[in-house]
Amino acid sequence: MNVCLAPRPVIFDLDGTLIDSVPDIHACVNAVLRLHNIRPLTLDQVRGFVGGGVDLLWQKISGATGLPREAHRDLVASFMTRYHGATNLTRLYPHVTEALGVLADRGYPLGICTNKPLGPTQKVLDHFGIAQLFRVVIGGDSLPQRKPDPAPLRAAFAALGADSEQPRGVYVGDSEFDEECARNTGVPFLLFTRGYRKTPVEQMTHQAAFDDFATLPLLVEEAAAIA
Ligand SMILES: O=C(O)COP(=O)(O)O
Ligand SMILES: [Mg+2]
Repeated sequence: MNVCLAPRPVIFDLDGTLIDSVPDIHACVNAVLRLHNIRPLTLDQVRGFVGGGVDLLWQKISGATGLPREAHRDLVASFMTRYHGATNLTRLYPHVTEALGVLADRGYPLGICTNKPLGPTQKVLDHFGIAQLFRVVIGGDSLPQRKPDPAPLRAAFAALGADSEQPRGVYVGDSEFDEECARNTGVPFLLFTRGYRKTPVEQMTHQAAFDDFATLPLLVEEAAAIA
């Protein structure tokens, strides 16, 4: 009997995985700090704070700059008005569009699970003309939980028809948050090494690591075979 299995879902992280967005995040952060007469942060500092969503970003910024805890809500609100359409300095990593196209053509259901809020996520996907490739997009404010909690990733898999408790498929991301989330969800993790991780690649758990999206379709095929 010839059994033909449908390709399993492939879910992607966004910041530091499909897009290099830190230059825009950095510019928005410094615009807010300027209003409070705080010295600008460097690109490296801001890159080191990205990964856990906007709330954690501003907790880390406040810790580094001494901004008072009471200012948190206003800082986040002021940041979000700037962040919403901030795409000018953001770039897709090389070969991302081609790799997504290949996977979509091969029938893999594609999704996004990011800690970036949904508004800026949808804006940037539209900006790069790739929004229509994803059948589900879960943002950092879509659920009460955020990565590394498995709930958002489970929700993304469930929306693509996978079992929500024991999904089969692959997660592709760049950070420790993604690594832990994949582990908590029980799916293989493909690590993009040019993103915002702080831990050496060899100290992270992954099914495979890659630095060029041209190699991703083959890695997905291999990982999906065991997922
Ligand atoms: O916005 C963040 O802090 C991280 O976003 P990501 O989950 O797409 O890496
Ligand atoms: Mg990321």
